[in-house]
Amino acid sequence: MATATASRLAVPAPRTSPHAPGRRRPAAPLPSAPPRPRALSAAPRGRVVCPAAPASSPASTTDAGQDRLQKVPVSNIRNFSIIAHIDHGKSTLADKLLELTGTVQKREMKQQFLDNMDLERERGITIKLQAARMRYIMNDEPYCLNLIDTPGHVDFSYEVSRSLAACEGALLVVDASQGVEAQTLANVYLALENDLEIIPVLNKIDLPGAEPDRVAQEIEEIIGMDCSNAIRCSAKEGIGITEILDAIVTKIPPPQNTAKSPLRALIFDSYYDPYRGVIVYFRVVDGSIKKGDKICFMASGKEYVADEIGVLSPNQMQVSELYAGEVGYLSASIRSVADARVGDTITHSSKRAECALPGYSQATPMELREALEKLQLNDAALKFEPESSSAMGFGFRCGFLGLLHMEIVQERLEREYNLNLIITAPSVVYHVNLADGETVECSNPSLLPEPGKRRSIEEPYVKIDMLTPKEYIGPIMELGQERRGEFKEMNFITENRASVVYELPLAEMVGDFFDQLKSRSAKVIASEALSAIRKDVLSKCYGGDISRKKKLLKKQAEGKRRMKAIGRVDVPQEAFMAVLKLEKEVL
Ligand SMILES: Nc1nc2c(ncn2[C@@H]2O[C@H](COP(=O)(O)OP(=O)(O)OP(=O)(O)O)[C@@H](O)[C@H]2O)c(=O)[nH]1
Repeated sequence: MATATASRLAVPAPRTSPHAPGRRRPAAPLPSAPPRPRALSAAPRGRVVCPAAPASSPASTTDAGQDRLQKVPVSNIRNFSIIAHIDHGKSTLADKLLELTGTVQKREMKQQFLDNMDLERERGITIKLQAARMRYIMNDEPYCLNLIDTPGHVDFSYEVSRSLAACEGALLVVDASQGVEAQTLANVYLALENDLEIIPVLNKIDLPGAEPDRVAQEIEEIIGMDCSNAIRCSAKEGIGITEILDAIVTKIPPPQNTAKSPLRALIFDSYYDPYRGVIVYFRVVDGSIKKGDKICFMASGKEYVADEIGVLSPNQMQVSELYAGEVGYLSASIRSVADARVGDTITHSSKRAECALPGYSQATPMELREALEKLQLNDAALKFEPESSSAMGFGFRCGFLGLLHMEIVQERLEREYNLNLIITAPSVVYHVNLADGETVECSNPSLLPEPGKRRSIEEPYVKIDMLTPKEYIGPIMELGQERRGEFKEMNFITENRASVVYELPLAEMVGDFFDQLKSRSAKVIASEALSAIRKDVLSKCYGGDISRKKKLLKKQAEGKRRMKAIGRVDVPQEAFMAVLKLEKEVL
């Protein structure tokens, strides 16, 4: 990465938003700092919004026996997401909402229904967003609540933004024993960009260390949102769940009733089913769609017949028609994910909408090195192109949203497609401005044009805002300096918590930056050293002569030496990953 140091420019370098790592911005003067959350206080959220009730939409089910599929007027539909920092309890709350509305019976409830990928359950984090339709009765009125679950980790903010664009409101879940964290803020920004009604929820009040009053005050101070009526809940114990459902009905506005307009439906997710092709999750924004309709994806221009449409309850249930405001899925024997990309608009082939819905912001992932073609099938954020290297042979250069995204993709490929992969160190793409005025992209020092031919090199920069308790300010600033960072500003948000803003090269972040950040500010609660596993060659010796034991051990040592000399050494993937997470001392 020799180019990295030589590449700060006369022309201001492209900058990258902290919440969308890797997004390269045009070489323009430094954008002004993102609006401080306090600015929100001018537009208080959490008010009761009840626009005049639009006319009802017609029936839309082939399975009238299912209560929750019964039609409701569009004024009784609520589309919402749950946004939170990782581990603050989104999935647990989502499960409780499903349980309390009878959407999923308690006995069917696997722990955390919405986190239904094995990998998600093992790691305890949400990776792919899911949608679920619930029926809720309030004051004898039936309501249809569509929940779109969102992932919480920093690497998945792209998916969060896609799901938020399909909603009118969001529950902002904050752990009452922790308070506002970095990802809480990032997600709030995304929700505000999408103009959502935000309902603050203080979770985990059952914990002895919960301080809901302090956290409510913190949200008011940091985000500028009125928290006097913030709902206090325990998703685990089921406390405050009815209040949340009531607030969803009273505070989140219903969708516009535009069922008579030409069809426009926004794709917010998709996945590849080996039997049915690409399954598309969408929100009908205008018009209606029914089974058998000839549809067109406006960006790709591809046409298909919708041979199945339905709702997610949370399992797929077929319906005959979906109307403006509703959320559902369709399958149309689509073989390529590229034909129906997330962010695209679905319309009717015969009666096209005039213009597509504003697309979702496309995150440009950071560059990494190698992976395989199938990766992209149900992960639209993943980019790849074929590449060959003299050391590793043929492979693919891939773009990921971050290290966690990379690990998840790798594990999914290994488990779901039975592949064996090696992933090499991440890198970023540099812009090389040539003397003849041309600009070329360069991601490998060996491909750098000769010094005489190049005028300047630009490298992507990120602006990061780190929220930290005050005792860690020193170590965090030290890390910023070590990573070629430029200190920008520091603000005390509360007496004990500060926001430290740095600008630093993306190349310094793609490796182990988050690990380093965590290790400088996290306490080790418990640790244990495990000795290496070896075959116990002494197991058959019952007492007896020590020389016999020595002989056996010597034989074992010789065997190992011989294995090293002639054996095939498998370098596990973890070794490659460990190299990416180098300790400071090693560097
Ligand atoms: N004591 C207590 N624990 C809770 C509560 N809600 C969630 N938890 C626990 O907090 C942990 C994280 O909860 P999740 O629901 O997986 O968090 P999440 O926000 O969905 O996390 P990601 O899916 O990774 O974004 C789990 O161990 C839950 O059991 C609560 O109200 N009280």
